[in-house]
Amino acid sequence: MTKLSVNINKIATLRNSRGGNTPNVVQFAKDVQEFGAQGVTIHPRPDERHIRYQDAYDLKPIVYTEYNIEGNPIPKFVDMVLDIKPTQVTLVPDAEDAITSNAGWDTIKHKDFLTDIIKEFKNNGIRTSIFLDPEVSQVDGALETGTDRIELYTEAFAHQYSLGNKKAIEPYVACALRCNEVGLGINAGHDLSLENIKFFKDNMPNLLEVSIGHALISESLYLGIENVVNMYLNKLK
Ligand SMILES: CC(=O)[C@@H](O)[C@H](O)COP(=O)(O)O
Ligand SMILES: NCC(=O)COP(=O)(O)O
Repeated sequence: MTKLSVNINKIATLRNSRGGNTPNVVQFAKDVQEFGAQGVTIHPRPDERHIRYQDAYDLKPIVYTEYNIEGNPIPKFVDMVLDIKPTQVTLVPDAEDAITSNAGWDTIKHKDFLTDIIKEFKNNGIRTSIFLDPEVSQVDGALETGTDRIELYTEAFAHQYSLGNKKAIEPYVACALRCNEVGLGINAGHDLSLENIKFFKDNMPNLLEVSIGHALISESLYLGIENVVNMYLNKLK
């Protein structure tokens, strides 16, 4: 079985656009778990443009499934994760000004840095995952760092799949096979959606977890809008 961790960054984006507390990210996290999601993912960014560091603390007592905190391990982020002790930390090499995550780690170049930081998280009982482009050499590099898992960056797959190119799964399968061989856990995320998730899951041996946010929230709007428009119409009769 592959676990679904719902990324709630977009709920915070919407909340922040008005300055109040609607929609409420804590309530939303409670609800997605109630509806069956097996995890909650957040990705606080240094400018706190969506999830804020305070949200990470507020979510801690209510996330009873897997709590996954993603981000670039700058000192402020590392301190927060060590303080909160989520189920999993996913290390992502984001540039400060990136609109969204746009690349995985170079695990060979950053081996020493990653090894040290992973050791610290693991010593504190936090499972670790490293965000990676789908390259077997990067999986081998990740193994050297002592990480528990890797998260495959699925933007390239999602884009190619939307153009009809199913072969785009191949580098991901090659990485999954290597992970299975060497005992690394496999997560995946970025631009996964109702359109591509089944094909991805069916082709990836031992895919442990996917984190999905942007498409899942957009799809919730599309699939919920008819109901809500009708609820308003009923009240306006
Ligand atoms: C790590 C990753 O793939 C991202 O998808 C991320 O967690 C989403 O971040 P944004 O919500 O800031 O785009
Ligand atoms: N790790 C990926 C993630 O949390 C969600 O990415 P996206 O679905 O918002 O692209």
